[in-house]
Amino acid sequence: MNISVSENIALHESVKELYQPGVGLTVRTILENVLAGQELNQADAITLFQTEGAELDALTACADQLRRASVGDTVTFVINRNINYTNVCYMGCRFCSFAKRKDDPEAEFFDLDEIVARAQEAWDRGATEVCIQGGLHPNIPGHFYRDMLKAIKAKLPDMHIHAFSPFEIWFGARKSKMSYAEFIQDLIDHGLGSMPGTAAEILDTTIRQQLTRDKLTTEEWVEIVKTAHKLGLPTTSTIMYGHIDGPEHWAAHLALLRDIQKETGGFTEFVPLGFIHHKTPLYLEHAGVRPGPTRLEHIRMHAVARLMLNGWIDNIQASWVKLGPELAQQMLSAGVNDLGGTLMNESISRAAGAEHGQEMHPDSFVQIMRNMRRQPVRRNTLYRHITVYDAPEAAPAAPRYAGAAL
Ligand SMILES: C[S@@+](CC[C@H](N)C(=O)[O-])C[C@H]1O[C@@H](n2cnc3c(N)ncnc32)[C@H](O)[C@@H]1O
Ligand SMILES: Nc1c(NC[C@H](O)[C@H](O)[C@H](O)CO)[nH]c(=O)[nH]c1=O
Ligand SMILES: N[C@@H](Cc1ccc(O)cc1)C(=O)O
Ligand code: SF4
Repeated sequence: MNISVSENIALHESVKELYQPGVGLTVRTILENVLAGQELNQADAITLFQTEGAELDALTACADQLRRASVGDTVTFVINRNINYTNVCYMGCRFCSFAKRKDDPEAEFFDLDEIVARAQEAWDRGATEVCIQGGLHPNIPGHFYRDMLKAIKAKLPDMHIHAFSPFEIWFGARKSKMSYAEFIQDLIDHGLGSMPGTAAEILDTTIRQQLTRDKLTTEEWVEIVKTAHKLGLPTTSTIMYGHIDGPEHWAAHLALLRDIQKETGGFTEFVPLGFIHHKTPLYLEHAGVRPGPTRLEHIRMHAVARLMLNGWIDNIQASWVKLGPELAQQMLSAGVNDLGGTLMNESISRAAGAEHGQEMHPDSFVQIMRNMRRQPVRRNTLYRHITVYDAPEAAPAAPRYAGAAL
């Protein structure tokens, strides 16, 4: 983002929360520097992850200001459907309650007809995207990933297929005895439109080893994502936070995503995914694991992400499945400009005990955005605007959610 000097001054002076009593010189200086166009470094991000009260208000006001300067007052969503084609998985990630063994009565595997029928139903309901992710089923042949794309595209050539996390790519490439580049290129040739940036969790070796014994390593995640970007395939980016992690991991994770983006430009958005703890082995069987992020941690994560990624990844998404609609709405005043997808089906968070339902109707998205006096826009997966709704009426200012008030 290029901000001219005069705009910098305007930006800076309008954030009056920076000069309230209770905002110490350290936090004020960090925020002033960011508003003046300086890159937020990891040490300062760690400081911001610890703010509360008036300092947290100043952080969210700064995130809100940067959001307005980079993407304006529109808030976007996408009409999509999740297709979790199998929950059979032997990786044993301790934070995951979605995965089942083959002989489990709840084990599921959708054949190609079922997958196409779900995509067709979604298309008939106005979806532009299917988001396809599943377990690493030991019996899946390497060509199954390509077969899913071919089957959907044969029936629905214009459906955007957002599919296969870097972990599924790692698995499919091994099964197919192909390099990551060969495997991804083959998927692109058969209609893959973009990849979810899940399986990122916390991009830190020590943390990953505690989450999953043989987790895809940080280096492998980075290599697969960069390979996709270099082949012209965009991906999203995520973090799963609020378990055994902390501010220093969050700051390093965001800095790594920013470095990748500087090299490839391939990330479309960043989505913080709060850990849903209720039914997970990680929480139930290990002492000292936190029950997901606190409300203030959610706010800080979205706000610091806006500051850290500013000018590089301009779309910061709040996940309503993880947060619920009220908290997702509050995130709109902490740097967020996107509320993700309608989803239609949701199994991963639900399996871990989340209770926010499986679908968000477009009218509900529009209502949430209007409540915050923001302009609702329906987008496609790659952020092209599809429907611009009527602007919210000029009315009393939107509620501001901030640290002290929560
Ligand atoms: C369930 S996996 C499906 C794709 C593939 N099996 C993989 O691991 O990449 C997708 C993502 O869901 C998220 N997830 C799983 N369990 C979760 C939980 N309890 N709370 C929050 N996010 C979770 C993780 O970020 C994970 O990478
Ligand atoms: N599918 C899930 C998402 N998806 C995020 C968006 O719906 C969309 O796929 C993305 O914005 C692409 O542009 N988010 C969740 O938290 N949980 C899901 O299951
Ligand atoms: N939000 C992710 C997809 C996702 C799917 C399931 C989850 O539990 C979390 C995230 C993306 O679109 O890139
Ligand atoms: S997160 Fe993915 S790889 Fe890990 S157990 Fe769950 S489904 Fe399997």
